[in-house]
Amino acid sequence: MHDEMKEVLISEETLQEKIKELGAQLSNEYQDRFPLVVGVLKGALPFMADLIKKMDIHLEIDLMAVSSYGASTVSSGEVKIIKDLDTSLEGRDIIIVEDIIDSGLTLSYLVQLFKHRKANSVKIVTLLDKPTGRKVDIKPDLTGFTVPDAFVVGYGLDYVERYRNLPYIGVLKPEVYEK
Ligand SMILES: O=P(O)(O)OC[C@H]1O[C@H](OP(=O)(O)OP(=O)(O)O)[C@H](O)[C@@H]1O
Ligand code: HPA
Repeated sequence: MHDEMKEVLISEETLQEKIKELGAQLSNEYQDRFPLVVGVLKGALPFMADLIKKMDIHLEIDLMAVSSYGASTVSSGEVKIIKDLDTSLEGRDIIIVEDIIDSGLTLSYLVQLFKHRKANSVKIVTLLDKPTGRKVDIKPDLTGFTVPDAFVVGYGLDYVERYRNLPYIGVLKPEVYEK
């Protein structure tokens, strides 16, 4: 797996340091508010698992699965709900946890949906932001790292379902896409 990587963009150690900072920031901000932390599957799974362990407050978690990429590296533009939340959002303070904002289509869809479901507040926390990919105007409230205009994999992010289990973020060698 590691020999298929052109470069490591963000090491495991750097990721973990940043997640500790983000967790501390969120703990401060949401003290006594019992937020609902919503992970967007599948990509956000490793980030969410590590982030909530760095949040030293009472919180609730729920998971939603959506997909807009299918087997491609280009967004289809259509967001499909594969698994919905189990929790009512009415009056809740929501923290959406994402692995990456690229075109912004997934998150703009979710923010609208959660407001429609009468959430009290909706905050976006993303591990990675790729501003060059943006198709809709949406900005995260908290970002781990800004990444360049390249297709990145690892730590939740996949290429055709592979590489999600890498502990770092990297860029694949071009020949991997030609297989
Ligand atoms: O800003 P966007 O262009 O919408 O891209 C971001 C979304 O794309 C990826 O999910 P994907 O649809 O590939 O599903 P996955 O998390 O199961 O891999 C990623 O996990 C984000 O949810
Ligand atoms: O760069 C990316 N890598 C993996 N999945 C993604 N989904 C949106 N952008 C990306």
